[in-house]
Amino acid sequence: MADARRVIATVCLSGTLEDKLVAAAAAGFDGVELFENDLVHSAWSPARIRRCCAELGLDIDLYQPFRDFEAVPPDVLRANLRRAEAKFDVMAQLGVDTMLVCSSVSPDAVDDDELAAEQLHLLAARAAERGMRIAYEALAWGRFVNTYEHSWRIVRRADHPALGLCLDSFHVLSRGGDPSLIRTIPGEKLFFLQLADAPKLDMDILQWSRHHRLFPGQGAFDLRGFTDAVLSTGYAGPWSLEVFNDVFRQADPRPAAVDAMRSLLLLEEQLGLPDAGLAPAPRLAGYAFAELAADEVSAPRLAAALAALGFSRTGQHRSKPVELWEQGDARVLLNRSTADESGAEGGAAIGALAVESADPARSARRAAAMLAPTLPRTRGPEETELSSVAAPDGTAVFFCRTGADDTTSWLSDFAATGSERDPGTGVTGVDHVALTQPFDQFDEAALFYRAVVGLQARPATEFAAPFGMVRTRTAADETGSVRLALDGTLVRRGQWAPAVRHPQHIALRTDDAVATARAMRERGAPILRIPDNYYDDLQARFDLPPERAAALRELSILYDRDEHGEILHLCTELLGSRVFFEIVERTGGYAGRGEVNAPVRMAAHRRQRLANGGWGTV
Ligand SMILES: O=C(O)c1ccc(O)c(O)c1
Ligand SMILES: [Mg+2]
Repeated sequence: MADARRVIATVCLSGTLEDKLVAAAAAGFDGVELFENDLVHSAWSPARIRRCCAELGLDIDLYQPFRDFEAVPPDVLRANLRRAEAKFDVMAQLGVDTMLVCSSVSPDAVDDDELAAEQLHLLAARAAERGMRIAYEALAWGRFVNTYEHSWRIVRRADHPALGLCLDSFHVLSRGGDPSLIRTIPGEKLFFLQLADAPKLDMDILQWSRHHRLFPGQGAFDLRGFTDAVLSTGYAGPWSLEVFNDVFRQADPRPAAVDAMRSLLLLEEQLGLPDAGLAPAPRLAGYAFAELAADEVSAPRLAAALAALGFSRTGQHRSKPVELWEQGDARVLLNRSTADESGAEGGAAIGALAVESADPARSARRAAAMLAPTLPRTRGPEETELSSVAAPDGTAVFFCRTGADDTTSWLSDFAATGSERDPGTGVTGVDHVALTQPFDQFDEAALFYRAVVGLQARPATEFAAPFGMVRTRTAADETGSVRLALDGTLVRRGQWAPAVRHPQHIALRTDDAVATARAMRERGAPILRIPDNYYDDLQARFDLPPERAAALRELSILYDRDEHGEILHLCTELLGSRVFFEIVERTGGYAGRGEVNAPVRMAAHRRQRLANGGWGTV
């Protein structure tokens, strides 16, 4: 099945039909499911749409939806057949041979499988006269037919060669259906396969389906198990994405179509289908570096903060205004040539992440195969060939091998400063990097880091923060050496809430948060002050030994505990518009990142901004 046709429903994408077709073709799809509304709203004739698709290299694999057809009284049937004939005329002009009929939700329908089968047989016979066929789909909210098992019973009973099933993963998995029975259906009776993922939500299924579907790999469904069952039937038809999603419906269709294609490539890889020239993701071994982009206002502040946190400026890039700062295995690049958005506080952002890859060249090949945009790079003479790709929010992602000999290691691009190494404050490395995602790119980003970098994502969680609900998703490689946190708002952020304009942070690891915090404080590091109310509540919840409780309070250390262990963490103030550092001690395999403490941290950052006279003085 290496040559499955990759198809996308026009309903997945934003814009007019023309926008959608161009985006689908550019992302490499072989065909589209044409949604009736996209056709009806288009000024192009069906013949012109057909020509346009042909020019773009797209087939039209399905016409849909045809609703409320089966199990109706004779007069309604007559009207439905007339309606169907009109659609067959359109399909003939479009050059499409399969029409999707979804199970009825009509009050006219009756609960009578015999009648449904008879009428679908009639419809299939009419379709067959024109060389067309009918794919019958059980909507999860169909009035009488709402499981694939039921639709299959009816299709079997109707027994017409031009009548088969459309299986849609959403309708099966949203109801907790058992996909293993799919294995008993003959492949030639499966006419069409629609794939959609979704987050786990306990809500009305129709609303869930119409607003929250996701591309495979972005949600919580077992698409792999589902597709595996479908493949076992010998199904050889298209793999079509059918995703109704409020965000994708209003996002730029070009990256959305690429995101969609990436989801299929990842699914194919998970199923072990040989295709797409995909090199498996090489093993990762931690962060090589994180790069901060700073301007002339924020750079001195960041440099001073790094020094106070115990970092040493160990290197200077040979051709660019970039400094290397190190402590333990933590490496931070301070790039003084690029500013984020400026302001009184200065612009600062995490511009790049670099992960240690066992095979950087293979990582880069895989990233390209996973459609990650390659970033242009200016390279000085004798500098290392370091290529990077752009994550959806523009963050550059590098694949490096720091330990390689000097000609291939990025470190050789830096001249040693030769200054004496600071003994430090106990920071041993990078624990994680947290990136706040633009609202429209949250799900795309999670899939990007899975597919392109090879991280595994954990399910999203959410919490209430001072400026709105926040959802967060962590991703890590198999060994937990590269941890990434993605945060985003649950609804698009409005004008209010300036104090949390996409902050990002680098979390540093220590084995002793109390000692590290004390050392940093002695050096005048800008540690974020946490109010007493937090510690009163902490004590009520955890009943910590008095000495420990006092140390946390004194040093503004945040605390949490799970069934595995504890986390002690503290943060710096915001350094420039949107960057801060966190210092993290984990004990006993604590799995999270202290998300429960994010709201108190956000409120404290807000107070800091107001005190510093930064923007957001509402
Ligand atoms: O939401 C719907 O009505 C709808 C229509 C057609 C489909 O294929 C589907 O899965 C859902
Ligand atoms: Mg469907």
